[in-house]
Amino acid sequence: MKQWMVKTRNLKKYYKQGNYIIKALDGVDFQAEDGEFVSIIGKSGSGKSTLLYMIGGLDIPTEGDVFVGGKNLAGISREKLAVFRRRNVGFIFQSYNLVPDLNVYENIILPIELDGAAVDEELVDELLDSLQLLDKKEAMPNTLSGGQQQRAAIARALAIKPLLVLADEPTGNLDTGTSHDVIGLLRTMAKRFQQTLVVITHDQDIAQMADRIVHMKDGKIVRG
Ligand SMILES: Nc1ncnc2c1ncn2[C@@H]1O[C@H](COP(=O)(O)OP(=O)(O)OP(=O)(O)O)[C@@H](O)[C@H]1O
Repeated sequence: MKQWMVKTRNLKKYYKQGNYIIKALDGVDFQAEDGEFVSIIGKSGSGKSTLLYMIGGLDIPTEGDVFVGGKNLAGISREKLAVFRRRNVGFIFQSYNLVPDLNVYENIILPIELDGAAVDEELVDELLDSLQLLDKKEAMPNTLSGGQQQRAAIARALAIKPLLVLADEPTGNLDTGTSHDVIGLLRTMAKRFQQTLVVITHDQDIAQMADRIVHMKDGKIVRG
């Protein structure tokens, strides 16, 4: 039997809003294999970000299970979840979230240092080189283009050697050409390091770059 890198079982996330309940996720069975690139598409409010947050251990489900690398995240404490996340999950968001007072290199090693782990300088240089940022190693974020900032955010996410790379609208602020380059790089890196890559996008062309497309609607997976 195949070992699923990520698997959710009957995953539910409900929010109480006044007198009624918002079913952000309403019984989701999602899975992604080791090294697989899956894109998630669906209308605004369909539950895409909520699913990504649950898979990445950023939030706790109302009901159901989330297995990542065989570990059930639903059963562990918030503290343990934070450690699991820091060590195993690389997040990339639409807003690059680089620390403005730190240069590219310092931004990249920040999560590693926060974890008290040793920096793999060779890997950092390899990432910078692959992401065409070697000459920007000492640059401050505000001197970089949007594409360069997003590539720096990708390097930061990958420098922790995550099992899982999760990206929420990573190209939302980029032009079409840059978007394709960024996703292409993300895909190449994920294949090289055997990482499972899950990308939320509104862009059909970006979605098509994945091995598989998952469609969400009203808190459910309707296709894929
Ligand atoms: N913290 C929260 N409190 C209350 N409702 C929430 C919360 N987070 C999400 N929701 C609701 O859950 C539903 C799913 O939201 P989610 O952000 O997952 O959708 P999405 O598909 O990612 O949307 P978008 O494409 O606009 O980012 C929406 O109706 C949203 O308003």
